[in-house]
Amino acid sequence: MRKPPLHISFLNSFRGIFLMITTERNFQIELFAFFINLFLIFYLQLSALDTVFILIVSFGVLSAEIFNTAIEKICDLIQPEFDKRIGFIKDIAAGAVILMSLLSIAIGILVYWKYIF
Ligand SMILES: Nc1ncnc2c1ncn2[C@@H]1O[C@H](COP(=O)(O)OP(=O)(O)OP(=O)(O)O)[C@@H](O)[C@H]1O
Repeated sequence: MRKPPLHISFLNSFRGIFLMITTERNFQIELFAFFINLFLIFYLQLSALDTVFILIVSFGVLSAEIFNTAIEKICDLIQPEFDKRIGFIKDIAAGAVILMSLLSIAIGILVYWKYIF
């Protein structure tokens, strides 16, 4: 298959994010949390370093969710029937999202508590 031009590849990537926003409930919740963080960054006037921490973990959660969804879609494509191996793959992919979410909660507490208390 011929490679598309660079600007088409970019457009496809953004279409992927748009698809996540319009179809994936977990992604919508995580995006909502990201916008709350964005608000808090400005409202609490976070330092540059703290802002970087919050942005890294926020985008980390969103990216983990995208990879998790991609793995789920591939699983559903190759095996639509019940299969223990598919269950295992989907569970460990979801585990990555949980790990990243736990990290983001820990970082969120460590960063925000200085500004709130
Ligand atoms: N084909 C299958 N065979 C066996 N177990 C499955 C299968 N499909 C889903 N599961 C089980 O159901 C769980 C939920 O899978 P599903 O595809 O519905 O994802 P989801 O509800 O979108 O999950 P997430 O919240 O992680 O996005 C999986 O983690 C797995 O344990």
